[in-house]
Amino acid sequence: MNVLIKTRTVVNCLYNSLLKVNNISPSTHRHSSIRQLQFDNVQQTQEVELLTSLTKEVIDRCRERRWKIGIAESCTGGLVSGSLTALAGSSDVVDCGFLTYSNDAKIRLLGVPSELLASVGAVSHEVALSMADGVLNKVPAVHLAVSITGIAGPGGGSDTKPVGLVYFGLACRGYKTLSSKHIFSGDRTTMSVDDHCEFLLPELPPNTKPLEHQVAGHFYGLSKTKFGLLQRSNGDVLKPLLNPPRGPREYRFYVDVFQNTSSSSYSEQDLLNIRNFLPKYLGTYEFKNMTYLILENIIQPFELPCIADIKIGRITYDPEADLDKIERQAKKFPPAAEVGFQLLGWKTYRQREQVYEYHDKHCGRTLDKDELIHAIAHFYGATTILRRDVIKQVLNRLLDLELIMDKQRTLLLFASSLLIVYDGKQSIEPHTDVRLVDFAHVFPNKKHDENDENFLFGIRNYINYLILLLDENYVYIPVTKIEHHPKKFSCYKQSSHISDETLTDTYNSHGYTENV
Ligand SMILES: O=P(O)(O)O[C@@H]1[C@@H](OP(=O)(O)O)[C@H](OP(=O)(O)O)[C@H](O)[C@H](OP(=O)(O)O)[C@H]1OP(=O)(O)O
Ligand SMILES: Nc1ncnc2c1ncn2[C@@H]1O[C@H](COP(=O)(O)OP(=O)(O)O)[C@@H](O)[C@H]1O
Repeated sequence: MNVLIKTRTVVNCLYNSLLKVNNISPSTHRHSSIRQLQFDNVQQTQEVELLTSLTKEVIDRCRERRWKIGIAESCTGGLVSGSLTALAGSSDVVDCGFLTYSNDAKIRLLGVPSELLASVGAVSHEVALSMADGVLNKVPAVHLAVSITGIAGPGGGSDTKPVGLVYFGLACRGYKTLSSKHIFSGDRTTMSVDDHCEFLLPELPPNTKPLEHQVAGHFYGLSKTKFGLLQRSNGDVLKPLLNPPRGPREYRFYVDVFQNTSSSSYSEQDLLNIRNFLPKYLGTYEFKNMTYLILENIIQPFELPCIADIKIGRITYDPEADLDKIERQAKKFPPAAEVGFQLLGWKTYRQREQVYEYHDKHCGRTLDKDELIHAIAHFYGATTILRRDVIKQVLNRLLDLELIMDKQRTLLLFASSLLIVYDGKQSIEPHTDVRLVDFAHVFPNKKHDENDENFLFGIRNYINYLILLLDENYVYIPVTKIEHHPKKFSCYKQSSHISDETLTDTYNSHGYTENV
């Protein structure tokens, strides 16, 4: 097995993980060359150059964050540590390397459970995870740990674990530990790397980065497809089109609303009325076989944006959903049948401590009906001071939207969200915005004499909650599930693209707090 390629892959994993946890855009030029080379058969010299450039990138990124790296190696026998330390000046970043070639060394030095080794074997996802976690457990100074365990050959392979099979582990404090499987094959000069690597990210279009302040939906690098919302340097949002029929449906809807096409299935007046509630549609953009919608960034005018994504509707699947989808959606948040909405994510600014606090859909879905009102109050600042001035403005806008939706007869909005934004900065006049987003499940209403009862039920209920909050007698009761697990970020540096899985994990086990 070509050790150089193995080493590069480890370093590449480290590099991608840094982008993931730091919301850092890679330098596009270098990134594209990395991508290009990644699955090609390349010459050793190119490999060395690539390895050097990746290594430098990793070291530089960690240095920026003042992070220390720890490495746990098995089959590479110290090569990864070697390539990282070969770089002049890496000593302030590389903390330690464990060469744990034998099972016994993995147990002794990294605390890998012997039962685990006995049950799944040293070359496995589980052991890679345990090795990476072991580094963090053993060395408090280390922030980011990578592990590698594999079958180097020429002997030692089997049908289920062939020569060339390698697992990588990647552990970062406060985040879920990930593992990745690679099968390396070929001879020393002709190598192929299978692309089953969780850490590889789609190439970012020039001058873009993952969307700042995103609170729900597909996060870049972390959704199933790894594609997610981005922002351009001028702030415009790029939303990747989901697979058909969803993506094209959403695209069609934006075009109908903003270009008022006569062929539309919806009434022209209905589209015109709702237009004011959508982010402006600014066209499409193509990059590397992906089409993006270009949308107005509605967060941009805010200094300290506090954002909530509220999915509206008792039913969040469309008329074409199959039974599986219906079942999955219905199970996610059973109270939705009663309240008609769900909190998919909210980010709020805590005046006193001057930090952001973020809660995701997993948190939203743990709430019961009685807790919901306090969770909503939490978004409007209840932990410090309930922003009734903000609530009043939001309420007025929601009432306008409700009126439009009550009058219209041609639209059915399934699984769309209200995006509510206000400025966490204390000012004399509250600054707010309310929009609708996510139109992957918009359908024409075949019954022209009916409105969208499913949507109206949800928005009216949310409105009712806001009215309750305006009542002087309302008293905020902290919800343990929310208060005990805050994810806090200092004002401007929210790491906004953390995976659903990662968030669940941090939420459940760590109560992650980061002040970068
Ligand atoms: O559970 P699933 O499989 O229905 O996944 C949902 C997605 O459905 P899909 O897999 O594309 O059919 C679903 O996509 P759609 O909205 O149905 O296009 C959402 O992304 C949903 O996330 P959330 O409930 O909006 O936070 C996704 O839910 P999560 O699994 O992320 O909770
Ligand atoms: N136009 C926009 N401006 C600013 N943020 C946006 C905009 N559209 C979406 N977002 C952010 O992205 C998240 C997901 O958006 P959504 O359209 O629902 O994407 P998805 O289809 O991936 O679920 C929202 O919760 C919000 O945080």
